[in-house]
Amino acid sequence: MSDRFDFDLLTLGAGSGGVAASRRAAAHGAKVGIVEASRVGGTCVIRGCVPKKLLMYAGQYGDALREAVEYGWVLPEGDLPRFDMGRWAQRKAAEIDRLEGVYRQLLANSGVTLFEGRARVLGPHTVQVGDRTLRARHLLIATGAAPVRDSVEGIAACPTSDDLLDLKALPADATVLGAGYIALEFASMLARLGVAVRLVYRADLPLRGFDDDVRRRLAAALDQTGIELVSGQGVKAVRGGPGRWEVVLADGRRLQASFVLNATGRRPNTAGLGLDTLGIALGDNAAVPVNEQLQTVAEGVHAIGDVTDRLNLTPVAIAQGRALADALFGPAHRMPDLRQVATAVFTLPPVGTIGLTEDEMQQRREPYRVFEADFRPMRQAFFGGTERCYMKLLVDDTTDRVMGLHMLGADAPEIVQSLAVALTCGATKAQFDQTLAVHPTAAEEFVLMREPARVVRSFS
Ligand SMILES: Cc1cc2nc3c(=O)[nH]c(=O)nc-3n(C[C@H](O)[C@H](O)[C@H](O)COP(=O)(O)OP(=O)(O)OC[C@H]3O[C@@H](n4cnc5c(N)ncnc54)[C@H](O)[C@@H]3O)c2cc1C
Ligand SMILES: NC(=O)c1ccc[n+]([C@@H]2O[C@H](COP(=O)([O-])OP(=O)(O)OC[C@H]3O[C@@H](n4cnc5c(N)ncnc54)[C@H](O)[C@@H]3O)[C@@H](O)[C@H]2O)c1
Repeated sequence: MSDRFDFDLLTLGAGSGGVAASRRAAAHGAKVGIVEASRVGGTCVIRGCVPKKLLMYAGQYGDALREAVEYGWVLPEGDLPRFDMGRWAQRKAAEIDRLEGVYRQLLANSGVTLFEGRARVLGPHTVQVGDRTLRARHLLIATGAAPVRDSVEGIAACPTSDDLLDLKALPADATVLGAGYIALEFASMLARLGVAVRLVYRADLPLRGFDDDVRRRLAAALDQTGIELVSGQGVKAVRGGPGRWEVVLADGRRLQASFVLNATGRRPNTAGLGLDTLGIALGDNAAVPVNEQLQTVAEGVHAIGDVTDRLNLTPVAIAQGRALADALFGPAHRMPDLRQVATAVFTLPPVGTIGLTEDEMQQRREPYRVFEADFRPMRQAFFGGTERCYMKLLVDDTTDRVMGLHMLGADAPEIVQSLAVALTCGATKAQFDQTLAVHPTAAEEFVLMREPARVVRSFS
């Protein structure tokens, strides 16, 4: 490193991607600094994946208690125990503190220097944090994203997932706006925790971009758990304030709610970052445009993760961060392939998916076979439960390669994670058929589907 620079690499944002990139760069011998405006760990650890999943676990205990009775457990007389959000919040805060400590330690052990404060780019190689000016050969923009607050008139005042995860008590009812990952996961969890939930969305089905057969069944499953689905409805405005909200729908209807969750999307944290001083013009949704090597138009400036608004998932940000550090300071690197990334939606029941949807298979205009299983799992059947499990494989009819794998049902994220290895290796349907089942499991259905539900040779 020349004396002109304080660091070889200065990372803006200590979230999933920024921490991974910084630690890997330091392991390659680079002198690395990282700037964090809020808490170390970023969205995933502090206000995303981790606390979200901890709340989902809380929701599952309600089901477990109800099912336990059916399975022969004798619970104390009277009502089932109730959920106390305050107690969960206390434990959650302690766990997030612990994890933040782990992240800080990881940075320190790697020799990465942490600067606490908001970073602002002043020009090439130069960043201001508080009253310090830092100079680095390479800058890495990893500032993530935050909830959109201007999607609907009046929505800026509404709570977002950040606020919900910090509640000390649950509302009696909640109206959730949106039908993406966050809307569905939180609608689902709140409903299981005893909140009367209404989900308002513009399309006919929730979860745009996922396979339609999964979307249809997910809508039915949410309806079955008592969530009121208000589909095909835009939102004109939100009025009111804490405890007393009014949602004005596009058709003029007015819905009253004691809590409204703004789950209408997220936007990259680029406002006021000073990227204009580097000649970087922001793209759609204020994202930082990058090429396949994660380079911006500015020399020596890269960007990874949610701030690029491509595939906004933690493992993607981490893989990009590590690959980039390898490219800049290491002997070898391979940029992650984003064409086939497994993902899960932690609804109850959850969704797991990898590869193409049937709509995308249609767009390829190549013949394909569809294999499906739709059944009531053993665990539900035992007590007459209604929750179902749906699995779908999309197979290229010419090459026999499995192009898409979709599941809605208990443990879908865990099952799809394992099968993602097979799809990443280019597995064929014949190889699925050769695989012996683990019995009795739900996952075994994926290797037991013999007859296609349909063979598709015409395309709409
Ligand atoms: C509620 C919720 C649940 C989610 N669940 C999942 C899940 O289950 N699985 C999954 O894969 N993904 C999930 N995600 C998405 C996942 O959290 C993100 O994709 C991931 O955190 C992106 O990492 P990142 O490093 O790009 O950004 P972030 O983790 O957001 O980190 C960016 C960091 O930059 C900091 N920062 C911003 N501006 C500045 C500045 N000017 N100066 C200094 N620091 C700055 C921020 O404070 C933040 O700490 C979830 C997201 C949310 C909101
Ligand atoms: N399990 C996971 O991996 C997980 C969980 C949460 C978030 N995430 C990541 O975070 C990203 C952001 O999640 P998200 O749910 O905030 O965004 P999203 O883009 O997935 O969903 C936003 C929703 O809001 C709706 N919407 C947008 N503008 C609107 C308007 N003006 N009026 C009414 N509805 C409107 C959209 O139609 C969509 O249904 C996800 O795309 C995902 O990459 C991942």
